Amino acid sequence: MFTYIAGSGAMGCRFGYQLYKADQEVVLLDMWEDHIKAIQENGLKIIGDQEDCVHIPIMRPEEASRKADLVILFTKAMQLPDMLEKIRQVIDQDTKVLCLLNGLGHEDVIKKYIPEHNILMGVTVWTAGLKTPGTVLLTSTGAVNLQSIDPKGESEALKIVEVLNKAHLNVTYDADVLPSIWRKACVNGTMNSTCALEDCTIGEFFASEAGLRIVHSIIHEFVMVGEATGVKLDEQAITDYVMHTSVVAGSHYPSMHQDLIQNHRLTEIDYINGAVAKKGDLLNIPTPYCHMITDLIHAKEDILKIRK
Ligand SMILES: NC(=O)C1=CN([C@@H]2O[C@H](COP(=O)(O)OP(=O)(O)OC[C@H]3O[C@@H](n4cnc5c(N)ncnc54)[C@H](OP(=O)(O)O)[C@@H]3O)[C@@H](O)[C@H]2O)C=CC1
Ligand SMILES: CC(C)(CO)C(=O)C(=O)O
Repeated sequence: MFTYIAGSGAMGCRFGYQLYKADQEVVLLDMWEDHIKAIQENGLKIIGDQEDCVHIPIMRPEEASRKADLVILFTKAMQLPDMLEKIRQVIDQDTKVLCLLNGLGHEDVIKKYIPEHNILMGVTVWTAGLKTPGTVLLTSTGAVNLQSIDPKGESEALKIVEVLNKAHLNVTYDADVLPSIWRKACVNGTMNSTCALEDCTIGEFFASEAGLRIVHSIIHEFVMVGEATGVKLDEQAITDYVMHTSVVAGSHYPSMHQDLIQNHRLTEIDYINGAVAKKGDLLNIPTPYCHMITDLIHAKEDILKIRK
């Protein structure tokens, strides 16, 4: 199965690396020149649980010409439309497109480019970190849940699950993946923006009583809005999951802290708390916490002069 990884930052490199090691034909696509050059000249360096260096092909998306059997999308959410535009030439009527980005609402973007029976939506708890151009930190293990958004695509999706599992990606076909996507969005929605705004680790934020009140209010807003859109969500179970994650990842600065505070890069806020605020408005469900948090993150992006 010939696969492109569309967006080869930290996570794209992880999935590309694991597929490459499982003897799959895989090409990384990215637009960051220094990263492309580093991998083309010195190979993709893996550090962390194991050390390795592989000469995996990487190019800019507009340079790709071979038709893909599978495209795995791993851009940041705001880069998704641009990436889908740039890879039009490698997609034909049989190309499957798997989206594993964090956040909500990506299927609405992807449907503008890809027929529904070829779209797979999923969620992953694998992690990765880009240390320098061409070097990615891989620690610990993870899993993926995915589903074809059109039941007609299920048998083809099961073949993809099989291939990804040859690369030890721990993939499960999920007959109803949306609750898992929303649950992960709740994790990101309670930790990423808050820790970026407070400039603290997850453990520090969750140790604060006031912080916890904010966490519970955000979860409640996500659950109200998710349920109103037809997604089955159990507020207590999600709260337990978020609390458990806050302990496991307690010493971490979430990726939004890394993007905004450490690297002055744009955030995915519009696809996490911002997406819930927007859906809430359309459904007449009040989401004051999600609105406030989204505005505060955007204000910080303005203050740092990184928002156009
Ligand atoms: N990292 C993680 O552990 C996890 C991430 N996710 C999700 O996966 C998706 C991809 O995330 P992730 O792989 O972490 O994203 P990264 O930030 O590592 O990479 C995303 C893109 O950002 C650009 N980029 C990254 N760093 C730099 C830099 N220093 N300078 C210039 N450009 C840079 C590159 O895009 P370009 O080609 O435009 O230059 C790259 O393809 C997101 O939706 C994220 O929320 C999901 C689970 C875990
Ligand atoms: C660490 C964690 C779980 C916090 O939301 C994460 O997914 C991130 O940093 O983006």
